[in-house]
Amino acid sequence: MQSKVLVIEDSKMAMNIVIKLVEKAGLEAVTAQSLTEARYVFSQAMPESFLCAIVDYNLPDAVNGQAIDFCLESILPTIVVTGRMDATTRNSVLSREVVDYIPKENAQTYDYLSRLLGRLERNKHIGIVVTGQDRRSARHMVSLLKRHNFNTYEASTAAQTQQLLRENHNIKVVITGAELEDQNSTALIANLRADYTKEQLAIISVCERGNDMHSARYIKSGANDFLLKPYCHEEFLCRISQNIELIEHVEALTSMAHTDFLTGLVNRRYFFDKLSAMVPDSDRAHALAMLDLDFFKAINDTYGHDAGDEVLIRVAGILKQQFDDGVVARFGGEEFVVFLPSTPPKLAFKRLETFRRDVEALNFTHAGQTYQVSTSVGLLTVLPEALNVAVSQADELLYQAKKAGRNRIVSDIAAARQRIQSAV
Ligand SMILES: Nc1nc2c(ncn2[C@@H]2O[C@H](COP(=O)(O)OP(=O)(O)OP(=O)(O)O)[C@@H](O)[C@H]2O)c(=O)[nH]1
Repeated sequence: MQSKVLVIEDSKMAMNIVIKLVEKAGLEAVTAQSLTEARYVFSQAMPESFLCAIVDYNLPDAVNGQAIDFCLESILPTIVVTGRMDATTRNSVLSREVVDYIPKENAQTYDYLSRLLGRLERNKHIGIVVTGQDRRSARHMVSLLKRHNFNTYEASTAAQTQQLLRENHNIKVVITGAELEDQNSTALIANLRADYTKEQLAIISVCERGNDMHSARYIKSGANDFLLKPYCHEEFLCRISQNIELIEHVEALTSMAHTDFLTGLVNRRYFFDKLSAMVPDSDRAHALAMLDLDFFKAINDTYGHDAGDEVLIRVAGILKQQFDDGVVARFGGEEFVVFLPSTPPKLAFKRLETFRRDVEALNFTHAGQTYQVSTSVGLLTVLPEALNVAVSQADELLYQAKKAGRNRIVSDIAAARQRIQSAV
């Protein structure tokens, strides 16, 4: 795990701010006040444990950015902080393969550093495809992207681009030049849009400055954004980051809309969305179970709502663990549903019985008192075509389990067997 950040800074005040930002990002700062000290502390540590380095451009024993060179030679993605804002310093910094440079200007720039640290960590899980015939330009972009920890892929044809997307689900961005070997980029953009929405895949077109018509054409064909050549290092990376952040916001909102906040299980809406596409599949024996905790109101009334929440969280934990090959949802209150794909009736029954017993064996304590819970289950092993009908049939079996005394499974297995026998 790359959890350390090498911070080389001689100003105490700046060092304290950076340490706080590093810690806020959940990382550990390894500090040095000079290049000499940095060489020593780095030699004592495991190089693979470092995510990056944050380096002051001007140090007492390295006045012209030599500490940057040390970090780059040590293969550390390097962020430079500098009090100097002149063009010579900026050019000197950006001529090296640094991640970015941050002027020590105000609180906003430190906020930028904080976001950059978070990005470097998250970028490790994001793929970007660079397409186009201009290999020199593509290699330059790949080099910039690699410094930011992105996983990069190169493609010179539309077919390769589409194959990379099919094979690598981490890809969130396609950067496309004007022409590919087998297609022009507007055709590629339009084809990609048929399969991926703007919220799933950002397409950024790179076009020559001075031809405004092109940028408009790309956007109309479905590109999220465009970049005019020649672009500067910072503009390129800011646009990539902004487009990725937008996708991440949408992903976070979608995940919140699908997830039950208390237990982390998916909710009723997502369950129906996901399964409507899967059920029915007449070749396979699926099983669907409705589960409901028994006398749960009494737990809330006796031990309080927080104790009730703890029961829900622990039961959900068992469900996640035992049925991770299926789909488990919290339907509401103390009611859950489990869908087990391709699971024969006897096996489904056995697995739910194990779950029922495991819940029964749980011990909860509140204010020195110990209590237990139990579940009733309605198990459906012959599923009708419509999912909502399957859910209401499983619910009816659950009702029978409650009526028969709770803490048990009632299934359709015997009834289904009888139906088959009388049909023979
Ligand atoms: N702690 C907690 N309680 C909840 C939550 N959602 C619903 N409940 C409570 O769950 C209880 C459900 O009670 P009932 O529907 O009467 O069911 P029961 O007491 O389990 O009785 P049976 O199902 O018939 O065995 C109610 O008291 C709800 O307030 C929640 O998120 N947290």
